[in-house]
Amino acid sequence: MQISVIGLGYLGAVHAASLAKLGHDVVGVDVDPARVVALAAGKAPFFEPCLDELLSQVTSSGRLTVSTDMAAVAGSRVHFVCVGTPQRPDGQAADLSYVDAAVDELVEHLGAGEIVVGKSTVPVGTAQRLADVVAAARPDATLAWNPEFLREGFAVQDTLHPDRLVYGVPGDAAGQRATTVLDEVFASPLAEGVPRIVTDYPTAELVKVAANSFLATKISFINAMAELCEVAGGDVAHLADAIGHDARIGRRFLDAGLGFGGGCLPKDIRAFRARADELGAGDAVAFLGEVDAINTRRRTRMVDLASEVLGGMVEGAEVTVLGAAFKPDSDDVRDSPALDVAARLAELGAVVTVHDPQAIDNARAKRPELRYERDLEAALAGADAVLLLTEWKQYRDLDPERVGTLVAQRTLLDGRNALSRSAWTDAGWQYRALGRR
Ligand SMILES: NC(=O)c1ccc[n+]([C@@H]2O[C@H](COP(=O)([O-])OP(=O)(O)OC[C@H]3O[C@@H](n4cnc5c(N)ncnc54)[C@H](O)[C@@H]3O)[C@@H](O)[C@H]2O)c1
Ligand SMILES: O=c1ccn([C@@H]2O[C@H](COP(=O)(O)OP(=O)(O)O[C@H]3O[C@H](CO)[C@@H](O)[C@H](O)[C@H]3O)[C@@H](O)[C@H]2O)c(=O)[nH]1
Repeated sequence: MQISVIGLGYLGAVHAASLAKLGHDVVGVDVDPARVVALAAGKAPFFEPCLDELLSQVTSSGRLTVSTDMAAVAGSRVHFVCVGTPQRPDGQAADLSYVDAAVDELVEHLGAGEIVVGKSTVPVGTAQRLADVVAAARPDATLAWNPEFLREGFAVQDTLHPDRLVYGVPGDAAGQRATTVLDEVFASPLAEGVPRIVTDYPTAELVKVAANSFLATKISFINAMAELCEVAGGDVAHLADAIGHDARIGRRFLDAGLGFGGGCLPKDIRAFRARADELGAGDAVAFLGEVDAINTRRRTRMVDLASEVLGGMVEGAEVTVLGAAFKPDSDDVRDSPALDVAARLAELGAVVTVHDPQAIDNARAKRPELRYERDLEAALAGADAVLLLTEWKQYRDLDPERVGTLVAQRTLLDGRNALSRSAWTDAGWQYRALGRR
C-alpha cells in the first residue's frame, strides 16, 4: 500500500521504516531538511538500535522515500501524523501547534477516500476536532486515531511486533472502512496474533495517556518506597523483587532510582492533568501531581547524596557523571534525569564531567556549560565521586578494580541500582545508592 508518514522524529522515522519493511511503499515528510537529508541517505538522524540497518535496507530498495515537501503525500491511501506534541513552555498542557499545522497542510493534498491516522500523543478531544478539519476540507476522507506505544531503545522491535494495536474510529460506515484499511496496513503483526482494539476517538486517545500514567505511577510508587527505605534502613531493590514476584504486581517497571524522564512520561502526565482540569475532572487524576513530585524529589535526593558523600564540599569537587541520555540505548536527552542532576551539581560549583556512549552531542546542545568526555577512562580520571545516572551496559560491566586505579576517591553513587554493591565494596569503594542502605 502507498502510505505517507508526516513527522520523522523518534516515532515517525521508525514507523516509516518499519512500514516499508512490512512491504508498503512509504513516503516520509518532515520540515527539518537535515533530518530528511540523513534519512534519504539511509541514515538514522538519531541513535536507535537496529534503525540504521533497517533504513539502509528500505531506502536502497526504494520502499522508503523522504521529502520536505508535503505535496509528496499525494496519492497515498493512508497518512500517519507523527509530529511532536511537547509541553508548552508556559505551562503543563500539550502544544498542539505542530499537529494543527501538519493536518492543515496535509488536507490540501488529500484525495478521495483517503485516511488520515493520528499517532501523536494528544489530549482527549483532539481527534474529533481534527476529524472536523479533515471533513471540512475533504468530506469523503476519514480520520482515525492509532496511538503508539513504542519504547525508545526498542523502537524497531516494538513497531514490528507491538503488544497491541488500538484504532479510534467513527462509529459509522466510514469508521468500518478505516478499520479495514488499517487491518491491511498492519496485516503482518495481526497475522502474528497481536490483539487489536477498535474503539471511539476519546477512548483511543485516553488509552495512550492512561498507559503512560500507569507506568509513571508504578515507577513513582517504587521510588516512594525507596524514600521509606532510606529513612527506615530498608533495601528497595529487595522490596521490589519481593513484591514483583506477585504476578498481580509484576517486577517490570519497579526499578527504583533516579526516576523517569524522556520525551513522553513527564510531559504526558502533566498534559493529562491539564486536560482533565479543562474537562472539570481534575480530581480524578490529581494523584499524577504526586507521581510527578515523587519523581522530581529523586533528582534532588541524588544531588543531596552527592553533597553528603563529598562531605558538603561540592564546590571544586571533581564529579564524573556516567550517562546523559534519559535511558540506556537512546541518545535522547529530553527531560533527562541524569543531565538534570549533572547541571544541578555544576550550579553548586562541582567540576562535572559527563560521559555517555551516544548522547554527548544532544547533551552539549542542551547544557553547553558542562564538560563532556567521550573516552570513558579519561572521564573517570581524577574523580572525587562517580555518579552512575543512566545504566548503559558498558557501565554495568565496569571493573571496580580498574576504575579504582583511575579515580581520586573510590566513591560511587549508583543512581539506578544497576551495580553489584558487594563487587564494589569488596574493591574498597564507598558504594551508595538511592533507596538502599
Ligand atoms: N518518542 C517516542 O518514543 C514516542 C512513542 C510514542 C508516542 N510518541 C508521541 O509521538 C509524537 C512525536 O514524538 P517524537 O518523539 O517522535 O518527537 P520528535 O520531536 O522526535 O519528532 C517530531 C518530528 O516532527 C517534525 N515536524 C514538526 N512539524 C512538522 C510538520 N508540520 N510537518 C512535518 N514534520 C513536522 C519535526 O521536525 C520532528 O522531526 C509525540 O506526540 C509523542 O508524544 C513518541
Ligand atoms: O523501572 C523503571 C523503568 C523505567 N524507568 C525510567 O522511566 C523512563 C521511561 O522509560 P521507558 O518507559 O522505558 O521509555 P520511553 O521510551 O519514554 O517509553 C515510554 O513512553 C513512550 C512514549 O509515549 C511510550 O510509547 C512507551 O510505551 C513508554 O514506556 C526512563 O527515564 C527510565 O529510566 C525507571 O526509572 N524505572
